[in-house]
Amino acid sequence: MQITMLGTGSAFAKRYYNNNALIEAGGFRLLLDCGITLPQALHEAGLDFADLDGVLISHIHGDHVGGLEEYAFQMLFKHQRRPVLYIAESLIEPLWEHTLKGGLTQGNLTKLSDFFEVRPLTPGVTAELAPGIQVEPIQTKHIEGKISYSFRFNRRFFYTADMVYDAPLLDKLVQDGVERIFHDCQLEPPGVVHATLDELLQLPEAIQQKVSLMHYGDAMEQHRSRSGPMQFVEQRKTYEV
Ligand SMILES: O=c1ccn([C@@H]2O[C@@H]3COP(=O)(O)O[C@H]3[C@H]2O)c(=O)[nH]1
Ligand SMILES: [Zn+2]
Ligand SMILES: [Zn+2]
Repeated sequence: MQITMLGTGSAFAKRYYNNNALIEAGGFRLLLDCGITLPQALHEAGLDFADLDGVLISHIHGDHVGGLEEYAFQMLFKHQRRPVLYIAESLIEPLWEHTLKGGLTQGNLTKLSDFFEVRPLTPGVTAELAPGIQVEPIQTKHIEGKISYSFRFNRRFFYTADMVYDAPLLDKLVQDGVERIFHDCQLEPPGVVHATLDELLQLPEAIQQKVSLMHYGDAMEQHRSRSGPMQFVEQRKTYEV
């Protein structure tokens, strides 16, 4: 399985696009989150929405779902079909009621399933999205009252949604066979809703070796020299995971 970050930036970054990814295996293309900047980032990667086989959503913040309206409209009006939407059950109602309903509703198109082929996922349960892409949503801590899911792919690759520092979870996942972690990273404290670089530097060395940093701010270059064994994920570079 391969992952290419279409963007690696934080919600407010201007030098990097939103932290959204393209996951590929056996010709299947899965978009992981679809933020405000995704339509432009996808275009610059030489792709069109019609080239995607579906989208997986982590949580409801603009840098993760703000591009879904365009995705739905382009697929409906240009390609006459509904994209596949993989989403944890608990996010279905809030995604429609609190984010998409206002822009998408028209005529007799009044619900999420009018625009997307919704495939609900159950937290803690592994689903096979395509040959070579198994995903388990794991609810992780981000903001009080806001449900957010990170993802374990193929039992060995952990991709964080936005999450606060949670060393016991990372330790448990590594004990359980995770070999590589892509982790969101706030460069300067206080973290509050994201793990900071300083916090991640407190992880045991053996775990840091597995961690790559994403969802970073515009000052990333100034922090390269203090990230220990952890590497910053590069936008548009493809990684085998
Ligand atoms: O209690 C809060 C809620 C939000 N925020 C900011 O808004 C951003 C929303 O997207 P994000 O989750 O990628 O990052 C968040 C933070 O940058 C914050 O600093 N404190
Ligand atoms: Zn975010
Ligand atoms: Zn967030």
